Amino acid sequence: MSADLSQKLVNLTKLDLQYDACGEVASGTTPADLTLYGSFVFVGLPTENILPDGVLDGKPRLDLPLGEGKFDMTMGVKTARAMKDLPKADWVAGCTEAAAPGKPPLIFRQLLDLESSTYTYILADAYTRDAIVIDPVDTMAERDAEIITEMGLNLLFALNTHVHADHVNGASKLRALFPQMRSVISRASGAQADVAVAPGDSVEFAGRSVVVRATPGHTDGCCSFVLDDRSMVFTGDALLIRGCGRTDFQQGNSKSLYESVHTQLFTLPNDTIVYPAHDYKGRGNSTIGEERMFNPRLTKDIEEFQRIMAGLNLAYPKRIDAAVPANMKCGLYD
Ligand SMILES: N[C@@H](CCC(=O)N[C@@H](CSS)C(=O)NCC(=O)O)C(=O)O
Repeated sequence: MSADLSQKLVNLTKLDLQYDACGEVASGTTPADLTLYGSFVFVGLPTENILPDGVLDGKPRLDLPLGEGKFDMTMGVKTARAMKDLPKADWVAGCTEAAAPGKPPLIFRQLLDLESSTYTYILADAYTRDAIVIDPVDTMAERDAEIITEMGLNLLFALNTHVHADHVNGASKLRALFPQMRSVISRASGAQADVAVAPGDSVEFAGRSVVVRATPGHTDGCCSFVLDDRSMVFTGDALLIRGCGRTDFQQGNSKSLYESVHTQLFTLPNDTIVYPAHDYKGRGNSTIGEERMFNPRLTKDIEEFQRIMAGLNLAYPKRIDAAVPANMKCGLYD
């Protein structure tokens, strides 16, 4: 496939942009195989916009923020089959997040396991394709692997925010498919993994990284991962959307959870996006500012919080007896 449709526009002032895509596509390719993508860099503006997926023969309207400055565009066409063959330097496929100043753009995906309401996250350096996965689920490993392969990602690490009680983590299954991948969990968890991390450690994937913060309380080994530019935090079960992880097993401690959230998470910028390990009401993300304002548990004082947590009366997770022992061997069990 020849799909180099790159073009550059500089000093663009009219943002109601239309374009015609053209190029050669391998025979047998159907329109459903094709996705239009592109990246938009405003020189002099603190933003980058990425085209949403579109169709090849469409003329998508781009609603971009107006402003002064140069506008630099690259654009292309990919097929699921041929993406890996495209020259990486010329295109940025799959990006949904702005590049932090001085950092490569980020590929970011939030994936849901409907059975356990668990969110799994894939993050990658869009230029090198080096990638990490956060909180993979064993039963969803094939789905994750398909996305990783299609996107041409090089999976380096499977990070776990903690020893989960409701599902077995996907590290072993993913490692079988991506032998270079290494499992990661906090040293404080006491679990076995390829890499044990401590607060302040960074897990790097080419030009991007996440930094470990200790957020015990739901379990004593819980940690959160803060993206290098602090635009995102992966909070595991410490901070959920308008809630938090339960504290009634696995060395759970409500005082410790309250302190973790207030000292390690609520001190992040208000616009840091919160990506939890679960949501049971279909909400995908929140922000630190929202949770500081609206979280019905964590906005209370510590005594009230402890009373709330002691009175939750939740049923035990159905898979806890199998999940905890398996997750104590994070990625290392058969
Ligand atoms: N019904 C689920 C378990 C639901 C549950 O207990 N969720 C945990 C996180 S997974 S251990 C939790 O902390 N919930 C807090 C809350 O307020 O809901 C199952 O059977 O697996």
